[in-house]
Amino acid sequence: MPAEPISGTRAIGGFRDLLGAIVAFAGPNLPGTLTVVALGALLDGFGIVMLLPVVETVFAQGDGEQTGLTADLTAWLTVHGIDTVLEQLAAMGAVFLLLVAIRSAVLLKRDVVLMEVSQGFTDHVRRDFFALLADAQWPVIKSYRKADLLNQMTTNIGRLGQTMSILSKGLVTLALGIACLAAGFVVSTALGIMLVAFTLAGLGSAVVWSRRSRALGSRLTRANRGIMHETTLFLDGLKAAKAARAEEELARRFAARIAESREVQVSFVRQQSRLRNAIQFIAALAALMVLLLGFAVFDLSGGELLVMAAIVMRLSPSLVTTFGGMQQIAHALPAFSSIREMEANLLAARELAQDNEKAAVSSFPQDAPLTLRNCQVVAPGGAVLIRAEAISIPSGSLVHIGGPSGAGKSTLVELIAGLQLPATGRVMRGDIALGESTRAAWQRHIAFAPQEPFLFDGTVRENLLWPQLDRAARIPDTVIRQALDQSHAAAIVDGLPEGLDEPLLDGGARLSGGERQRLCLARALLRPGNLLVLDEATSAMDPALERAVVSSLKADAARRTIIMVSHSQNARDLADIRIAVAGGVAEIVSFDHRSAAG
Ligand SMILES: Nc1ncnc2c1ncn2[C@@H]1O[C@H](COP(=O)(O)OP(=O)(O)OP(=O)(O)O)[C@@H](O)[C@H]1O
Repeated sequence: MPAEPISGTRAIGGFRDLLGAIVAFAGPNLPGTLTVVALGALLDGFGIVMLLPVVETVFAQGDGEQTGLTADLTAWLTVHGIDTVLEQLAAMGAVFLLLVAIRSAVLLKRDVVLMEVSQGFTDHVRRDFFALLADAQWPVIKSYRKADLLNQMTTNIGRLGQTMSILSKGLVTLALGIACLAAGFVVSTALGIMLVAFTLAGLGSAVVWSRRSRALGSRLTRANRGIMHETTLFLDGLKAAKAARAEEELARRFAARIAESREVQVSFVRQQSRLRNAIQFIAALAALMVLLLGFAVFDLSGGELLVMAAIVMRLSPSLVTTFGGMQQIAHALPAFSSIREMEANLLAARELAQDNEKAAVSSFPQDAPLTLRNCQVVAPGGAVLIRAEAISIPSGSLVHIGGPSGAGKSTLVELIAGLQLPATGRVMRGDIALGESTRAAWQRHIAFAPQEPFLFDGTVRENLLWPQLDRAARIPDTVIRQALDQSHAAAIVDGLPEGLDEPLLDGGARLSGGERQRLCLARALLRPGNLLVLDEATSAMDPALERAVVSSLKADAARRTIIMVSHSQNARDLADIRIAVAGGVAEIVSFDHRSAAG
């Protein structure tokens, strides 16, 4: 796959966006964090400069020269009675030890503070992303591939976490590099300027390489998305593949995606290694030039030359780390950009929270009929998914929605359940119309059970009372039992050693599809609303059981309206009202009072 050309402006824009987000997150903690990083670097630089008087004092014994700094220091020590070389070295050693102790304390603080910012920022992005996804309108969530969402929530956020730790390390080594350069200036201004020039040369090559790293990062983002997609396909298709003896084919597709990602990773490592070699070459050249020029042109003392060599040796790895970190950040930026892009879409699709929501809840009509007038649901791309001209459902009815696959039945019940909003026309309960401002209240008065049962790793009781945790304590077991009886799930719970307190491991994976559906139906019956919407929520039950379940729901019809999508004859036979959906058009085809009476 050819590398995607990345403009420098886009690469810098992405980095600026990341820095802006970090600064906004760190806020008031930022000056403190930067201060502690700078202090750590300053102590390092000071430690290197301290080498100068130590070395020159040792050399002074053999008629070595002393520069201004050493001469001033030894003069000050002599005035204070520390006049032998041994005493002076001991005094300098004591200061050095003190410096090491202070430096250790500062570095500890620095590492903790940086970890808090970098880990905190990653968690903050993760939380924001999850919250935005939860707040987005259902049609928008539905328009994403599951694998793309998983890729953002796991791989891309993981890459952001790595970026943050590289950025923290980069900040530390950058500060250390600046401290080394400053120390170079203390020893010799001319050589300090030379070191800056060599650093800028290294920086130039790092910037050029960063663009390539970003292009590779974009390829990796695409490759990871492919891996995630193949992973979900692999897991979803494993049973079908085993039955068809097509495991190898499934594994082959997966292996092809992995190979693509590995190739990108290898290219990146190769490039990182080339950059490291280039920087090391520039550093070696710098060391040689500094020493030769220092000796021949600037006439530096032996001590000064030694300290300059120490500076170059300390500077060079910190530049290698900083510039290497730049590549890794450029490589990971596409992951961050991808998260930001999806976040922007989700933000645009956020449901509006209305101030009048509470008022709408208290006045919501419980027994009013449900009517749909000239409604259309339109997909994000503009296609009309369902039309309903005139549907009116009196309270307390059992309604069956039938029709061929792909006709629009699920879309119709998603509309009734408030998961979709009408693009045109009106959906009403009494005089309340479904819209942005009434959606939350509308949904609070509806119980919805989809075809795929959702159970989590909690006790049966926690699963049944989800998500009304605030009300949970007030729902007595007798009421829970009634719901279980009605959904024919009581026997399932009675068969568990701890009954309602039995933990459902692995989201109830050990229960059969029909058992899980019955528990989810019981949960829907415990919801406060009196409109129950079932979207093929009995599809995994055998016909006799399904008939028994629908009959017991119907016996309780005075308490709630039940709208059920089903392909089964049982539900059709027992319904009071039948709605047929065909080619995206929904209409009532019969009111069956005989069935209602029976
Ligand atoms: N976001 C979308 N963009 C375009 N088409 C969509 C979108 N969402 C759903 N559709 C299409 O709308 C049609 C109706 O889908 P829906 O799930 O409502 O059908 P259904 O009658 O419930 O089918 P089934 O019985 O197979 O579950 C399908 O052809 C589906 O592909």
